[in-house]
Amino acid sequence: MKLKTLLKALSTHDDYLQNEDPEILELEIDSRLVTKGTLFFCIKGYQTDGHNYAKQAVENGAAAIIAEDDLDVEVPVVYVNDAHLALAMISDYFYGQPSRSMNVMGVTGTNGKTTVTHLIRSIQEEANVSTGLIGTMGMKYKDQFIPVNNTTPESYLVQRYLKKMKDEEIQSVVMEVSSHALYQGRVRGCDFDIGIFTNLTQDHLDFHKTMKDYLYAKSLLFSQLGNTYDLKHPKAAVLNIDDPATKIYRHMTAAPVWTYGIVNHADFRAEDIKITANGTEFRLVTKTGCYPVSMNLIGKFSVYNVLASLLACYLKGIKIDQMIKTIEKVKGVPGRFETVNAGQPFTVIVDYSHTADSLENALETIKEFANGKIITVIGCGGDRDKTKRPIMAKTAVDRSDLVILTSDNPRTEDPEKILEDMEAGVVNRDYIKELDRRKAIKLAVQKADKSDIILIAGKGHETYQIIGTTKFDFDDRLVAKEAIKERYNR
Ligand SMILES: CC(=O)N[C@H]1[C@@H](OP(=O)(O)OP(=O)(O)OC[C@H]2O[C@@H](n3ccc(=O)[nH]c3=O)[C@H](O)[C@@H]2O)O[C@H](CO)[C@@H](O)[C@@H]1O[C@H](C)C(=O)N[C@@H](C)C(=O)N[C@H](CCC(=O)O)C(=O)O
Ligand SMILES: Nc1ncnc2c1ncn2[C@@H]1O[C@H](COP(=O)(O)OP(=O)(O)OP(=O)(O)O)[C@@H](O)[C@H]1O
Ligand SMILES: N[C@H](CCC[C@H](N)C(=O)O)C(=O)O
Ligand SMILES: [Mg+2]
Repeated sequence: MKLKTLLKALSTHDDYLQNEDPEILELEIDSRLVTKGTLFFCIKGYQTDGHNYAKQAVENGAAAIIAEDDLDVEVPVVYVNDAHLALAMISDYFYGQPSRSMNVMGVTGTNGKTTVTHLIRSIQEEANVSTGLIGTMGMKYKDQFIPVNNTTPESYLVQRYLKKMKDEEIQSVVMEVSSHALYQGRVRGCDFDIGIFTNLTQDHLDFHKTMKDYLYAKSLLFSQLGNTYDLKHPKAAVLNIDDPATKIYRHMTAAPVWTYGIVNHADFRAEDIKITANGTEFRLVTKTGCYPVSMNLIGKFSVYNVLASLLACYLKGIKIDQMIKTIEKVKGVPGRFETVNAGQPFTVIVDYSHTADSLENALETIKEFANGKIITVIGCGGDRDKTKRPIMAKTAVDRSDLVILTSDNPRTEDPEKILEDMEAGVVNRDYIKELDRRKAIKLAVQKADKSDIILIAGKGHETYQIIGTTKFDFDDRLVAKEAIKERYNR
């Protein structure tokens, strides 16, 4: 596509380009990945400034550059006020506005996004709606898997893969939309049909600074559903009625609001919830009837995730009976309340709870069916919200018989310091401290008696541990299995 044609996506003048109008073959924000004919965007980041790499981009073949600041390079430069916004709008246009011709669902909230996106994909695929997935565990469609660095990738990657999915005749895409992504405009230009809200509890205050800012960032998904109601392309907001933020989000959108919940009256409501170690039963109550549901997923929080998924798919025309059949078959999402079985006489659960709220939910769920001690292994990630650390440690100690505080992904922080931040929440309380996560898991396994439950929290599906800037192989599930084998000399 010609540069001048692409610029139609922006309300900018192209007079100063005079006769220069190169053909643009690809879009990129990383100079190291630029190839011949690329349009390179200079993004001012949190670590460095993309303008510093404009020359390298040109050396690598960039045909033109989008920049905010003056540049002295030998290819045409288009100056804009906000290169990030330009990236989102141009990407949408360059890749043929794929989101407009697919059913795109966005899921936001502190916890449950990955789970809800996976559940929706299962329900839709079972109903023969080919569905693509974008989120923490990568991008997936048909038999394709593309790893990601971010839960919600940068806008040009979102649009690039939406187009690939559309070309492969994917009908629907369900995407996790993180608050970082909303704030940074990674999904601007994305035409969502349904916006889903799971819940809002404390996380990411390193980035958003206040809960109010965090709440506001998430609201952008709902304001993005449109300012006027579009009869040809009806949209909907699917909100958790039991979360206080819903009171605000319902006013942020012109789209019809549908609600789900357990406590308050809702369009999709769960009653009579029974939780066991093997699954959960409840009654789904809707305007059209009551439906018994018996599923493998465990916990009240899982009921919320299922309600959100059922309601979103119901709005896309899938029959409730059919959806329930799928939900009853779903085994769960890797690393979310995943049990590790190596023949041991106690239970080991690996869960991705990395916030105080998710940890509380996991432990309260375990308490519902625990017959023995609850042993929790927990750490907090480095280069992330420091204020959640003491709260997470307290949450664990308050709800467990034994807690082993350990490292998560320390990243560039000193692991000892991260543990000190956690310990501030559990002064004068009993716990064990073991910096080495492998040793901490082994210790938990050694200390467990028959019928006890070990919760290994924080890293779920992750198959690595980031120490400094290096990613080492590490999988809580494999380490737990090793430890069990070692204990029983197998
Ligand atoms: C804080 C944050 O959001 N950072 C994101 C941001 O990186 P950054 O601003 O640090 O980038 P930078 O290193 O300063 O580089 C600036 C520019 O220079 C360019 N550059 C840099 C070096 C070079 O040699 N050449 C070059 O062109 C870079 O490509 C970039 O365009 O832009 C990058 C590219 O899009 C992201 O990958 C990166 O996410 C990092 C990995 C990250 O950790 N993000 C987390 C906080 C995050 O976004 N998490 C949410 C999930 C949260 C949740 O819900 O739990 C997510 O959606 O993933
Ligand atoms: N609806 C929910 N409410 C509270 N906690 C939940 C809910 N769903 C899942 N959890 C907890 O949060 C953990 C993470 O779940 P999930 O990966 O689905 O969330 P996420 O929002 O995708 O997280 P991330 O922000 O890391 O992408 C789970 O392991 C579980 O402990
Ligand atoms: N999406 C979350 C994941 C946290 C997972 C935890 N293991 C950690 O590393 O802190 C984040 O980037 O904050
Ligand atoms: Mg996720």
